[in-house]
Amino acid sequence: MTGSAGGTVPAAVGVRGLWKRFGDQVAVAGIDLELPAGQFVGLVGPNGAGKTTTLSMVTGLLRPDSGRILVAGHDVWADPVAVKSRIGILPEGLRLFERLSGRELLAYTGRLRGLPGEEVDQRATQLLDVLDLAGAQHKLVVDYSTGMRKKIGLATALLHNPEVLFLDEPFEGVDPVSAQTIRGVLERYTASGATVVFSSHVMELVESLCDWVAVMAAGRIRAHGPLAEVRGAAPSLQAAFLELVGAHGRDDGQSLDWLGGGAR
Ligand SMILES: Nc1ncnc2c1ncn2[C@@H]1O[C@H](COP(=O)(O)OP(=O)(O)OP(=O)(O)O)[C@@H](O)[C@H]1O
Repeated sequence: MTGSAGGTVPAAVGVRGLWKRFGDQVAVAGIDLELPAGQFVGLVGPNGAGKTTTLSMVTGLLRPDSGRILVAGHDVWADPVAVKSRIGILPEGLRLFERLSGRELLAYTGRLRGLPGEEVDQRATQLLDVLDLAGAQHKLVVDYSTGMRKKIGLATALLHNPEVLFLDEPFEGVDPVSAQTIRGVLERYTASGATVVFSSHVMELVESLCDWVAVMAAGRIRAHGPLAEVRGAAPSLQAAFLELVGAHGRDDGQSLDWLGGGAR
């Protein structure tokens, strides 16, 4: 791996020949990919494309069948401790310690990350404030709403100031005001040279947030590069995406002639 994406920007993530099968099902079919550092990178694709499987392997949660992965210059499977200290993860279906309060969860995460107690307290207070969770900081996580869970999950992922942040559907269940706040936090974070890699189905969101996108379908990368390049001449990323994943001309419900219309 050269450590560069597009030749100019150093790579935050480099993947070579990555494969994962579940029985007969090929989830990830030998992908090569370099994600540029300091950018907002979107990983998009239809249901079952292999996004979550790819992100799980890249973040050291799922062992690949074959392939090599470098994150922030370190091999994920040969040097997992070096990688884990440099990344933050907000996974899909996030599991949290439900019987801790938001504040306790951050304190616990900070200590696990080896941060001094005072630093953890200070960072936790700031994150809780910015993410509008200060009022709920002493409430148990089990009593948090979906959006609040996303926000406290994001706070735990950011607490140690990682070089690369991986987010699986970070805006799901988050109200527009909180989404704007999260956006601001992430934009500030990437402006300082850090990298955000996030997967989403919401093309408008990807189009408005991302500098760089990779489009995945059926376990392969169909297109990757700066947003404008991937969008090409298409009127929107959504249109380019439908073209790339071969969704044009598909039956979009016309065959369901019994549905609606009052004929019951
Ligand atoms: N643990 C597993 N066991 C068996 N098959 C799996 C497993 N995890 C994923 N798969 C299969 O691998 C393929 C890719 O799944 P994956 O969850 O990575 O897709 P995705 O792009 O994240 O989809 P979505 O957008 O719906 O979340 C799918 O066909 C899925 O059924």
